[in-house]
Amino acid sequence: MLQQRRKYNTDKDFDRNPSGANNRKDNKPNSDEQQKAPSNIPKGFEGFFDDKKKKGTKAWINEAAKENQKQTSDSIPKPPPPPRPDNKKGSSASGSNSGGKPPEISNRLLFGVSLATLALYSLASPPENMRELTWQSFRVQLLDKGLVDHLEVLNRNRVRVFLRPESNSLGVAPGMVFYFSIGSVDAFERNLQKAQSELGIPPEERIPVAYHDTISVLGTLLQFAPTLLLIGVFLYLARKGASGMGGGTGGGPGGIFGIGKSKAKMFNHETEIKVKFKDVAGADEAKEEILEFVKFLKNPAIYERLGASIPKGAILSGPPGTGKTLLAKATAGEAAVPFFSVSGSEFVEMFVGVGPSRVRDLFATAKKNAPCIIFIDEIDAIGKARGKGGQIGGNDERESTLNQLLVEMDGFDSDEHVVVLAGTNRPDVLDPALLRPGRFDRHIHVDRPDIGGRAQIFKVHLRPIKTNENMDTLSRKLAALTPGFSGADIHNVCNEAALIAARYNKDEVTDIDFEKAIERVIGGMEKKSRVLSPPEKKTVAYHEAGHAIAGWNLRYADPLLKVSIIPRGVAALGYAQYLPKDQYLYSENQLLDRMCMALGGRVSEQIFFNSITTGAQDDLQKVTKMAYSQVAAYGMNSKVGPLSFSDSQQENQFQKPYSDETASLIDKESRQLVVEALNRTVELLTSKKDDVEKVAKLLLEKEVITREDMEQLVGKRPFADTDSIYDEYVRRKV
Ligand SMILES: Nc1ncnc2c1ncn2[C@@H]1O[C@H](COP(=O)(O)OP(=O)(O)OP(=O)(O)O)[C@@H](O)[C@H]1O
Ligand SMILES: [Zn+2]
Repeated sequence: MLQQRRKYNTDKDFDRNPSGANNRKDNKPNSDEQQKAPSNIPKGFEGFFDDKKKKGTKAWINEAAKENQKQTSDSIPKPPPPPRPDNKKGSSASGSNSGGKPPEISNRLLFGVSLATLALYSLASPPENMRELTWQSFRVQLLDKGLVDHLEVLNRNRVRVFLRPESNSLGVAPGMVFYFSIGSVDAFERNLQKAQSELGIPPEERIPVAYHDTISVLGTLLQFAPTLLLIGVFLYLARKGASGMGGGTGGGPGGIFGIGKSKAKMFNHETEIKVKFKDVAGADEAKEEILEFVKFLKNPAIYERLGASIPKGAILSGPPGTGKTLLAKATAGEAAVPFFSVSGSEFVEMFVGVGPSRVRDLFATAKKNAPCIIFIDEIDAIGKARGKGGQIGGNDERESTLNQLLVEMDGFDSDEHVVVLAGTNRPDVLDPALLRPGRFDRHIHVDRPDIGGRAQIFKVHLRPIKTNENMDTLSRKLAALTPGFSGADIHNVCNEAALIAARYNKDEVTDIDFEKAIERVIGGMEKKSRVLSPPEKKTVAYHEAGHAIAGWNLRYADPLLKVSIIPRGVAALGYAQYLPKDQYLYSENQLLDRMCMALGGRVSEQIFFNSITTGAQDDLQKVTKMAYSQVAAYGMNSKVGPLSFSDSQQENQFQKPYSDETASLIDKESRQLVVEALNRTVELLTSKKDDVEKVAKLLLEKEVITREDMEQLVGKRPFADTDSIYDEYVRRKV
């Protein structure tokens, strides 16, 4: 979630934004769309347009209508005649009343509306110096170069980029306005956070994002303009007696412009869905749970004969890229039924009423193609709990879309043989109504793969890669090197490795290419340009060496894979890569070892330089958190007792569930715990001072050292028994 999210509800509020790098003059209209005199206003209308704009649009429209009726000839330039209406009799709508017959009111109205619509669209027409970006080009050209001051999300589908003042001197043409479109706010926030983490921007310096819905009169009118236009066209067609419109809610080719039609992509099981369960590696539990749907779709009679009603849907939750979409598709592949895939954000458009009608259309089409599977990705885009927080504007549309979804799910019986699967990263925000029996009553969690799962996923994605290595060994080794990676990350690594190999014109992808690819995915692009001063580099080397030697000599520390002092991103100067065990329970001793390892860097700085730097802040935060959790959450402290106040970790600082006395006891005991860990680490590293020195020197020389280097330098790690995972997956490389 973005930390510095600010909400600006009105145009005015936004102008008050002190950090705004926009060079707007104060009383100019807010957005650039409104600043520029539109170029496609009919000739002679410019003055009219300018004049009226100041009075507010509503007034202006009324006046436009009046003006049109009066036809006086004062200072207002004469509008050109409107397009000739189709029906022959009322032809003299605007100009000469000389025809005798008074013009029909409806015609005048029609003209007024057209005029208003035209003008509104002109208002929205982009200025010339506007540049539309893709996310990728935004990232490469602006974000990565540090040119972005802040962002403004407009109506949840477009983002306007505000650049830092100094960007002009860096080659960006002055006055250039950049935009890019987004699929959903959630996805955008995720990408932005990810990008900033990759760049190493610390949380407190993240780029501020403002959220800005057009709720001004103009905005509302702009929102309604297309609807008005549509209604107009609809009525027009209806009056003309358009006969080819049968076929209901757009199941057939009907439906005006297909706007209310669902955007779902249909994949035909015979030709298009090649994915089967065997392509979804790991995720065995999830596959097992979803197997029930496969059986049902394949042979519903077995269930129906016994009177069982099959669940209608399941929510697949889990972090991004863990294969939720893949799993849903594989379910369709296994059951050999069609697959309809749609993203939650695609339902909601700025047009009122489109969302619900798309939902209706989706289910109608699905029923026609039953048995089949509907997959709604990012269901949180429409399925967020209703009526929470007093947001204004636009939400009604999302709510009615959600309501329609609920209605549809209630409305079909399980004997219609449609299964609805939905994917989300945020199951916690979903409206409880969605999860009720008869709707998405199954909840399948797909987590990041463990080391075995990763090895299997590597095997899948290594299949098309040309390499001479043994597949089994390679996947196991790569799995060991990629703790925390999702399936999508792994796919990315394989592809990136092939790209790297291609760059060097190799005939096959080798070990080194994979390692480079992993590094790239882990740390963002190597920032070669960022050079540390020699004393800084030395400090970083001793700091990292301290971590490494501490970990090497602590039984419960995670096995070390690699230490590096090549700076990554903006913030991390050095890093050590460990192989976390797939472990969920920690004993006190294990936690103590972890604290000591985290303190190793700082202690080493203290021993060798007798001073400490700011570089250890992150380590200290980790240690502090661990200490407080042991005392206040895990009940591991004898004085505080076996109590758990894990809520106290959360934001709500004002309602601590314990007395002030307990609070100070918790503080005291936590501090004591850290001090003990610190003393233990000082003792350990003092006794291993020579080893730290050796490692630091080698680091300064090579910048990156591996576990093998460590073994040569200081001997084998004394706890081979606890390192079994590493041994199993890497050492078996025979
Ligand atoms: N278990 C897996 N086995 C093989 N490949 C996987 C697996 N998980 C993910 N992938 C790869 O990652 C890609 C992206 O996965 P997918 O789109 O299914 O993730 P998702 O969980 O739906 O992500 P999001 O939450 O971002 O929509 C897949 O196309 C596939 O290449
Ligand atoms: Zn450190």
